[in-house]
Amino acid sequence: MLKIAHLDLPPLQGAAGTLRLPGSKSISNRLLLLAALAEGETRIEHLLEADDTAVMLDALRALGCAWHRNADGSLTVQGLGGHLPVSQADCFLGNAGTAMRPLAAALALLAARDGGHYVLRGVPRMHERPIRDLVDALRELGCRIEDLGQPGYPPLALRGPASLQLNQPVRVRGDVSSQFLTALLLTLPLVAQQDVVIEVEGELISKPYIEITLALLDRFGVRVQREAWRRFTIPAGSRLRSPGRLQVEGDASAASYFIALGALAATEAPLVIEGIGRNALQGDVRFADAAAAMGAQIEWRDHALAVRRGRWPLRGIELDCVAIPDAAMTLAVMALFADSPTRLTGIASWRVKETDRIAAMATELRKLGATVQEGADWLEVHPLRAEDWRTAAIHTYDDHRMAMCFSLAALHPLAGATPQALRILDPGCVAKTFPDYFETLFDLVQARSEDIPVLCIDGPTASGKGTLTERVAERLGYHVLESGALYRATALAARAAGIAWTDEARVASMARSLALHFSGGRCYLEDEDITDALRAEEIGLGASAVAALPAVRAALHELQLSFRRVPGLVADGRDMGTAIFPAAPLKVFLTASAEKRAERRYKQLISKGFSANMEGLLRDLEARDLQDKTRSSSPLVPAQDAFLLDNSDLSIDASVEQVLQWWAQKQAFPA
Ligand SMILES: O=C(O)C1=C[C@@H](OP(=O)(O)O)[C@@H](O)[C@H](O)C1
Ligand SMILES: C=C(OP(=O)(O)O)C(=O)O
Repeated sequence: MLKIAHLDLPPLQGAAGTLRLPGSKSISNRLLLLAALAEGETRIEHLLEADDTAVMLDALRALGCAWHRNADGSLTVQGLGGHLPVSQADCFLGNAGTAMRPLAAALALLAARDGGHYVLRGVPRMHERPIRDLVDALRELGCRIEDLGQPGYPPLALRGPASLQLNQPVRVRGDVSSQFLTALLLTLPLVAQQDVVIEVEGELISKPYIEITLALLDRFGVRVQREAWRRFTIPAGSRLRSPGRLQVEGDASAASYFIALGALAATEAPLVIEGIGRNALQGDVRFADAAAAMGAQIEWRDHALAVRRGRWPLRGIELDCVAIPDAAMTLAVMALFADSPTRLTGIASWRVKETDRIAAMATELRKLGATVQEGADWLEVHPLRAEDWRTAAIHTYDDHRMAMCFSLAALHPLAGATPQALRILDPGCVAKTFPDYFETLFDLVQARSEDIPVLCIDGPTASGKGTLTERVAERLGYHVLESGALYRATALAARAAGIAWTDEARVASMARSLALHFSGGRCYLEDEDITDALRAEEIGLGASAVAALPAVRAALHELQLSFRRVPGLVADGRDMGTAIFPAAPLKVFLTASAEKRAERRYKQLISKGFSANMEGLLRDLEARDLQDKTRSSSPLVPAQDAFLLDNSDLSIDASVEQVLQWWAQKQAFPA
């Protein structure tokens, strides 16, 4: 997961591959609540792991519900059978509508029936998201609900006991959010000694989410009778009973970004999206039809879909999006790549979600150069002509969908626009529903190698380049190449594969495709942490042996180049800027006085429990420096265009800031 201030996406040219969707947010949070309230134990597979489910799980634990993760990644919830063992709790629900609304109903009803005092709160934006219609319905039933802030918005206090009036239909408005009706449907079975009737007032929006609610209630043994979208009856005697084991579908709203990616960029082979099928429970699978209307070629498979570019440019559409409010945002960005305007209607609810999504979408699309018109409940986006695309720093308003949608704008070269980097501010906001969104995207997209930024950090032994590289890469969300480890890793992998270190052809062919990666100062081969194994004396000997083979040197050159992957690379070594990436946009040559470096090495050795001698270390360092500088092949010298950084008297933080400042000077993002 990226926890950084901004992410610079290089211009993207294509996409292909296969991804597996994270679990559906809407299904995950409903199942968690139902499992907690039901009788019996529920095992949930492929549950979404993200901020929205984390706040639900924390709240359930605070309410006395026990759950645990199993070795296979599934989650087991011990149902409370409708009785909370805890009579007071204060729960923080972040910005999760699917936690706030249903928990408000559950706790209001249980407090009324059994007594108790519960508080629900969230992030500041949650305190601006309406809940009045639900509170009004619950108050009409007799629940005691106190507004702790602005009336009609969280935070709320839910108190009891209070007497519940269930003999009249409960009326709830359905035109602001369907989550109010969902909240009542999920929780009224807790008190359904008699038939409980819910009547919806106003035109119900987001209807497919009610279908999810009804289908999952059915799995828990509650069969709600529905008359059109107006009247719902929970039969007397309904009880929530665990069905035992359940599997969460892939998230259909999250699929929209990849369906769009396929429609825009999968020109050679399709992009395969695993985890949902045509008959998925979630209404957002219909996004695929909207994308097809714009030109995508979609092939449904068992629990997957394959998407590729069809019509190009895309076709503008006019669509009532009231049934697919979340996925519809993706259409607004696809619209830039069309040959006629796209008009999205029925999206009034966008104004009260993670941010005012109509305003946010219009503002950020305009930054890219687009002409956009907006109204209370609609948005019209005009296609961008090749020459009108501008680069921009996109604000994401702490809205996961803004970040995910706008990542698609990095595909502008496909519309003929000049390739430029695109900045996404606060990319970590995707954690609400898809913490690994960007990593998933990076695995699927293609960019021209020269468009992918490389920062080279070269320098002598013990100059601190490894730490600096890690820290800079972490701040930029870039990959790391620690080139010094490659010969050792080759020797280690050859030995593991039973290949003799002298077998030039086989060692070279293996070296070319070594699945190495570096993260947090550690080196991994496939998924195995080989950092310590690389240091073994014997592997050092192997490294010298394989380094003497020209075919292996050539293969490792290629391997180093292959680290240049989206979104960017920070490479540390001795010849990164001079030999491997001579055209890199930023090169840093890091040094420190021999005394300082010897002192650092000394402290490092002592801290690891080795004995060390300062003078000996200094002599060795000086001898090694001389040898490095004077050797004929790739001598250790700064590239001509390298910035020199002497960190003898600089803290690591100061060195990181200096490198980032140099890097910032090379970029141009309008504020
Ligand atoms: O019930 C649900 O799981 C949801 C319903 C929709 O909200 P509205 O009913 O407020 O449109 C949707 O936007 C939200 O992301 C999830
Ligand atoms: C509106 C959304 O979330 P919430 O469940 O918080 O309403 C969303 O995920 O787009």
